[in-house]
Amino acid sequence: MTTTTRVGLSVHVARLVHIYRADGHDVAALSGVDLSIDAGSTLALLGPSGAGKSTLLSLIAGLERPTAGTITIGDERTDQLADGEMDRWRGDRVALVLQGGQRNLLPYLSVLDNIRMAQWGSVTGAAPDPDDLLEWVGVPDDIVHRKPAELTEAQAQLVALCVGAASGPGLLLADEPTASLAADATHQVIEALRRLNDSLGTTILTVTHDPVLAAAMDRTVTIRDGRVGAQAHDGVELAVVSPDGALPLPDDVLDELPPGTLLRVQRDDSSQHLRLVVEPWSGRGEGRP
Ligand SMILES: Nc1ncnc2c1ncn2[C@@H]1O[C@H](COP(=O)(O)OP(=O)(O)OP(=O)(O)O)[C@@H](O)[C@H]1O
Repeated sequence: MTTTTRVGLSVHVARLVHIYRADGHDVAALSGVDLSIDAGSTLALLGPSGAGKSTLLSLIAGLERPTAGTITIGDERTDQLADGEMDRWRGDRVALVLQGGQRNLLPYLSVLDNIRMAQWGSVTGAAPDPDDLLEWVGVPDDIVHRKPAELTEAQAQLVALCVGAASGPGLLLADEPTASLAADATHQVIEALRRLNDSLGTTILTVTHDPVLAAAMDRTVTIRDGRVGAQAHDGVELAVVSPDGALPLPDDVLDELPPGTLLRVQRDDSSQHLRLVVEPWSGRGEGRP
């Protein structure tokens, strides 16, 4: 069965702050994140453990509400929606695939019935035919009547992607979709995400530590200490100037210039594009004309 052309949802996040209040103290998980994702594109969020990636995913999914800042998905300011309104709006427009395939599946339903259940009550009319979904994601025919407990970890992850994409969402969020999978299964998941992106036009945002998955996305954004630390477009690493004018240094440079290092930053206007010359300042008299 052929499907109608669908349009992915864009995501714009501005000056997003999130503070968890736990055990009498505050944890600033995000401290001013700006991020834009084009409709229909794919992006991987990278960064060390505790950097704030899952928090950002939860805020975009509407599972947590931001302490400050704005979230716009498509043309909806979702941070302004009340909880009930957010649930209704998200409906079948935004899907979240949790880490670990099995966590996304109802254990007493077959693979096929899990997909049908996820399509039940779909209001946007964008739900694809389950047979198409299974084919795009590469789920073999002989497992569609099995229960989740009878699936391998890799099969459960593929079925979880089918369930996530079952309503034809404009935005698919996937938390560590290749975590603890072998190389073959990782490639199957990447291919499944690519086919879903192509076939449904769905915007895809993944959180990952997996460089193979990251390289397969259109763009990567690295979160560090609750801020956007770097981006990569077509394999080119880029630093991002933060709203307060700070410029995070790439990891390999940071190794040689530890926090607290004094730097001279000078303009070089000799070429067509502005260049900055950055050099450590190490002594008296340096830098004076
Ligand atoms: N429910 C919570 N209550 C209190 N603090 C939290 C909560 N969830 C996360 N944090 C803290 O917020 C910060 C960001 O956590 P988050 O899980 O978003 O990071 P992450 O980049 O996804 O890490 P990982 O890669 O390990 O999943 C961390 O300091 C974490 O301890």
